[in-house]
Amino acid sequence: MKPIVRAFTTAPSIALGTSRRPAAFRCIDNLPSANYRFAAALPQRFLQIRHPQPPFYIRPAPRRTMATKGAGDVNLIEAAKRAACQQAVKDNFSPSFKYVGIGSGSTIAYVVEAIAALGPEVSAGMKFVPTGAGSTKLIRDAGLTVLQVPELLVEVGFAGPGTSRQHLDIYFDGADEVDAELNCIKGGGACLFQEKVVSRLSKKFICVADSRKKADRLLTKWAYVPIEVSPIAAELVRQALIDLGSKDPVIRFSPSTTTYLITDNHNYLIDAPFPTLLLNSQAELIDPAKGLWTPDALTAKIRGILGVLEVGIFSGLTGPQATAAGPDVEGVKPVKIYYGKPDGGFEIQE
Ligand SMILES: O=C[C@H](O)[C@H](O)[C@H](O)COP(=O)(O)O
Repeated sequence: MKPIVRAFTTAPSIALGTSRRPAAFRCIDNLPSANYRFAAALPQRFLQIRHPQPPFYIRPAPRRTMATKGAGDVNLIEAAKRAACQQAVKDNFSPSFKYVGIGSGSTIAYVVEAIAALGPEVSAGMKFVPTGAGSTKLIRDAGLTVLQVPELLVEVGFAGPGTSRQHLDIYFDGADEVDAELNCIKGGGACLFQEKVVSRLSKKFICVADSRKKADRLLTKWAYVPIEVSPIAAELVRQALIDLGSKDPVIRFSPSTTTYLITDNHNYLIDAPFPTLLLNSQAELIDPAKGLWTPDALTAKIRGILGVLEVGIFSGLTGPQATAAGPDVEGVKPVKIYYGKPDGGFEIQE
């Protein structure tokens, strides 16, 4: 055990000037003794806490690998996302719906925009179930009615064992990466647990994304699996992930608050890199010693670690498949993906 504050005086120095700061710092033990400006910005609890080796890691999440180049690219990507979302709403939204799930991120904003554009004559009687603070604001700002999950569950009640839990007519959301069998990675924007709850409560999940998110297998372009964990067990989970073969999992850092990112559910996130995953249809190739996991197998394994609330892999059954299998069966995988393409068009994968 050693006090973390001592680490500020003993470790090799790295640059933490404003220019390099976002990408540079890795581990609190690597902070140079001179960097008291940064140390002073840390909450007292981090400076006083005693911690066994290895120390807490405190650095930004691995970078997304899909950076855009310039304003022109950004405009094209946004136009493509809007086109995909408009088509997704056109194909899948019905005035008969009562409850609609709205996910998180930048792409979903275009779904809300397209629904709001249908006018109050279509949406006034509906309730929109958000997946976090951001989507709550999005729904509200669009003039639509918000219904949080706990209130939804009170409103629909519980009709007893064996009855359906899929109360939402549909759920729209984005993704960070999608494989050839529609399994997704989500949570890059720090929302995943509420998203999984809402997906679980929905009859079907329609995913919207731009075409950079499309991959043959998960963890091809996207670097890590986001995992929501209890803060008290975060280091324990991190060590278990290393045991499982994750290379350098990190507790996600929030540059704006200069401490760990806190989710909407008051937890931490761990971003855990793993080798590119198999498809679920390749289960016979699973080999943990070689780092070969299917999305389902890796999710189940990580979920089993004490302190893990949820894993940002949405795989397994779709909503309709879960309906067919019975009320206790989870179905969180999308039934369809609408990808916006760089030429402004869209592509559907199902
Ligand atoms: O945590 C965030 C959610 O899972 C998002 O749906 C996901 O990160 C995609 O976000 P975006 O639409 O901004 O790419």
